[in-house]
Amino acid sequence: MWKLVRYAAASNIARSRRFSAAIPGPCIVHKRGADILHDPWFNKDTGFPLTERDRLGLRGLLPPRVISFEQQYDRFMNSFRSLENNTQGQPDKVVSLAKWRILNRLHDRNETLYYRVLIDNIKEFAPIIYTPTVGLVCQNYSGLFRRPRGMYFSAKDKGEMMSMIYNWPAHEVDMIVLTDGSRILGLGDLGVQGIGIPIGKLDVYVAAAGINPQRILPVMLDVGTNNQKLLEDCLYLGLRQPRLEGEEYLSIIDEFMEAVHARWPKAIVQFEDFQMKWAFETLERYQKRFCMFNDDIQGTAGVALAGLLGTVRAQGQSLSDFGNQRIVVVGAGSAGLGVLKMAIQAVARISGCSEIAAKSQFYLIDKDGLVTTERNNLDPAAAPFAKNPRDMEGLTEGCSIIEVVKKVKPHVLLGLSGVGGIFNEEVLKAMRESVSTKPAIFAMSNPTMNAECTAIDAFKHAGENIVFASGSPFENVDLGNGKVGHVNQANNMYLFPGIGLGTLLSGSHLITDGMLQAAAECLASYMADEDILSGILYPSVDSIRDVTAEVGAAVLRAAVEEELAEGHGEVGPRELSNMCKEETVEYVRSNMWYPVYSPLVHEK
Ligand SMILES: NC(=O)C1=CN([C@@H]2O[C@H](COP(=O)(O)OP(=O)(O)OC[C@H]3O[C@@H](n4cnc5c(N)ncnc54)[C@H](O)[C@@H]3O)[C@@H](O)[C@H]2O)C=CC1
Ligand SMILES: CC(=O)C(=O)O
Ligand SMILES: [Mg+2]
Repeated sequence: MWKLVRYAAASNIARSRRFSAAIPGPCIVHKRGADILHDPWFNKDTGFPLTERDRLGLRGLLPPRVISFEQQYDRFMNSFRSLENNTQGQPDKVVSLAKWRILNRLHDRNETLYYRVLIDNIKEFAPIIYTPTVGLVCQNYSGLFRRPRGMYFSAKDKGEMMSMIYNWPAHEVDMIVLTDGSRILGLGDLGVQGIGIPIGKLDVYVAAAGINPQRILPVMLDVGTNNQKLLEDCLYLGLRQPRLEGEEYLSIIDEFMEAVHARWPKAIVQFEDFQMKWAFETLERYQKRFCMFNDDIQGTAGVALAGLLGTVRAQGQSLSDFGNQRIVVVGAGSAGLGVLKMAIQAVARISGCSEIAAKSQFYLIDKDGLVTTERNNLDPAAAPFAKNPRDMEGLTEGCSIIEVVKKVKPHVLLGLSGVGGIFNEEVLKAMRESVSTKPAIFAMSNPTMNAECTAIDAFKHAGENIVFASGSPFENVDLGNGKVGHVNQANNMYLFPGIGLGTLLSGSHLITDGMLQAAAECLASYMADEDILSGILYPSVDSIRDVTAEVGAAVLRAAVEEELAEGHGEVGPRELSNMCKEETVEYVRSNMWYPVYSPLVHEK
């Protein structure tokens, strides 16, 4: 019981902390002098108090005046606002990269201040450190490169990874985001430049889940690239060879996973932006052996399911009506198929029907049109969702999006194709004939340029009564007469931080379908009916820590129910299972790292 009191107290501190926070505990540092100023984890810039300057050999290495954390914060935000003013009228790309640079410079210099401005301004800064700007950063990575971040394992490191993993300076790692750069957002194969994605995702982990930034590790597995332009670019920083395939490829991933597991057996590995064949294959290969999940397949599925269930509520129906919704999914890749699988399971669960029966309401379209069992060389991953000729109601193999939408008149049109603009005017106008008076359009592909349609076009062509969601942020749409078309951001960022934190605190060695389902259900029930009825399906990004506390608790409780929770730190499995729902949420919240300057104590 004393432990319950302890974490409840910790959470009260968390709530009352801002600039006038309770005095944080000391932090041991093994360096002195300029080495501290050059270490972004310990550096406080002009914020070192005079006593600390004396203790740490910093006297004379800084201008004499001590600037408080609040002043440093304001100074940074003022610089950021000046940059906004000074870049007005310049192309979006230039402005976005300038904003990313100023944040990145702070990240490189002073992590405490960086994460504080990120957490406090997450809605404004998420589009810079995450989608859409992170896509631009990856595309321009070789030119933007100043210093490395994370670890790089290449095909040339075969046989060395077990020792290389010990080159990482931190003793503990909780969360790893791993990519091979083969499908970066909707931008395709960006090779080693894809490292920007694990970096961005882990920044979201710190901001949304309070994962300690000293315990995160972005990883690039460079197995070559098939992007000819990059191979010919003399500044390209990755291996200049075609991607490894087959067993050669898998042996690299295997070696990496074994190395990670050997050094940090409890670290969670999030697979991110792998091309579809490897996304599915690696999930299948590792999910029962390692604590891992695939965010594009599983995180996206949960967020989409929450949005689909929200749509049913927004239409004024009860959840049992989910089974009657006609849903067209455009994109049969890792994301689209993950969504279909989870949504069909949910229909079967909610309606009490078989999964085979549940499938009849779903239509899958890929680059070759409607996917049916009549297709030659039907992709085995898409086969379970292919339409059977007897259920096709006049549709044929390969029908186009417009043909399917006109015939099916779906309640929901959901895009995960990576192709910008394919929900064109004709398709959107056809959605006016939907059987629902409040149809939903989910243009979930990233970054913004790859969204299946813009928010403005969706409301303009499909009608003002639609529910709209996109993967990257768009502004709400002014519909005139004081009316606003609400834009939801249907992005896996609402789930992956909670999946990671909940799993970490549970101490589970696996991430199960049950834990992922609990995460999705938690997000689905997060919004109040009042908001849902006005088309708001997801909470504001501003409340991402609250969302993550709830999602994390749901994941943790699912792990407890499945008897997988082994506990974390001093809190063991029995204490976890004794917590009620509210206590679990508080426990998760109280374990979120929050950036404050700690007094530094030197130890040799
Ligand atoms: N909002 C979110 O949280 C997430 C969004 N995404 C986005 O989803 C997109 C797809 O990701 P993955 O499924 O991993 O990619 P993928 O490459 O595995 O699959 C793309 C699919 O789209 C289909 N496609 C391509 N052109 C098409 C066309 N003209 N018409 C219809 N279908 C077409 C392909 O046949 C393929 O089935 C990316 O843009 C990614 O950024 C992915 C994960 C999460
Ligand atoms: C959001 C995300 O994971 C993607 O677009 O791939
Ligand atoms: Mg992704």
